[in-house]
Amino acid sequence: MHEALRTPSRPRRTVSVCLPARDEAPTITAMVRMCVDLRDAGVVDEVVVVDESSDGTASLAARAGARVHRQSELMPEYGPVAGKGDAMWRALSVLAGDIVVFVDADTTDPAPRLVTGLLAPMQHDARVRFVKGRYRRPFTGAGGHVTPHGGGRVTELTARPLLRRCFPELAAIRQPLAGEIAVDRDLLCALPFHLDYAVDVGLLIDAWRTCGADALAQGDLGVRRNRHQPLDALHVMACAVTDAILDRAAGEGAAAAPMRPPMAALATAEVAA
Ligand SMILES: O=c1ccn([C@@H]2O[C@H](COP(=O)(O)OP(=O)(O)O[C@H]3O[C@H](CO)[C@@H](O)[C@H](O)[C@H]3O)[C@@H](O)[C@H]2O)c(=O)[nH]1
Ligand SMILES: O=C(O)[C@H](O)COP(=O)(O)O
Repeated sequence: MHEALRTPSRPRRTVSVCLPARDEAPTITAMVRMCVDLRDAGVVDEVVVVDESSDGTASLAARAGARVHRQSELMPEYGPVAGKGDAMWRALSVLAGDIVVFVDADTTDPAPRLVTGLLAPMQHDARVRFVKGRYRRPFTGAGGHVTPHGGGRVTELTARPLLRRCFPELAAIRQPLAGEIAVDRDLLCALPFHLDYAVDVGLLIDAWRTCGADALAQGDLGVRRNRHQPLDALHVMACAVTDAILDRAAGEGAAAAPMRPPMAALATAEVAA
């Protein structure tokens, strides 16, 4: 455990790092090694990959030192895994840390800052319970041409304009769709999860509504390069993000899209049964 995660007023807080992965063989080894080095240095306590791949990602991750779970084998009673958000939700059932860090598995040049930059705001301010990664996103186009600030098309053209309009208090969040987050486990278990790519903006708005602005922070992760999805896939993502934001703007927490309930509600239901 990193010394800075201890404060005189707070007991030791453990950290789980979790990478949801679907066919990330080209990048998973370097990503896991970076996280495992942090584990060996005592900065984090466990490195877990939740995987649903057919390209050998799972065995590469295990070889690099991660504990690997197959997404579809986590909470199988909920049926087939419906997307990234569903995988994150099911992952909570096997993550032990007091703080849960999610990072995407497709970053092409992983640096420790990807994780330490998320933990830093919690170290500096005990009120912080939800940290969003903030970074510059280059866009690598056809032929390898790089536009230094060109990445994040759904972020810039859908998520940020809608947040600015519907939730102006969140307009300053630079990367509202970032998959890189560090969150108090208790908070994460109290929030519902979208099943798909809407999960990240949904958690952001719900964390802010639950805890207020003082509990939110952005962690400076530098530059992040990743694989780009084609426009038709981003159309689907943009629709999911639009629905998640507008559903919340329309009614007090009302969400039309299917969501997993707060993990903590399951525990309560089991006790009641
Ligand atoms: O069904 C899925 C889809 C993705 N992933 C993994 O989730 C991570 C992020 O997915 P990716 O397809 O790389 O997302 P992007 O296209 O880069 O989308 C960005 O924007 C999304 C919308 O907010 C976020 O959910 C993502 O984390 C963020 O990286 C990667 O490790 C994927 O392998 C899964 O495990 N299951
Ligand atoms: O976050 C986003 O906006 C999407 O993941 C798209 O990112 P890209 O434009 O860098 O591919």
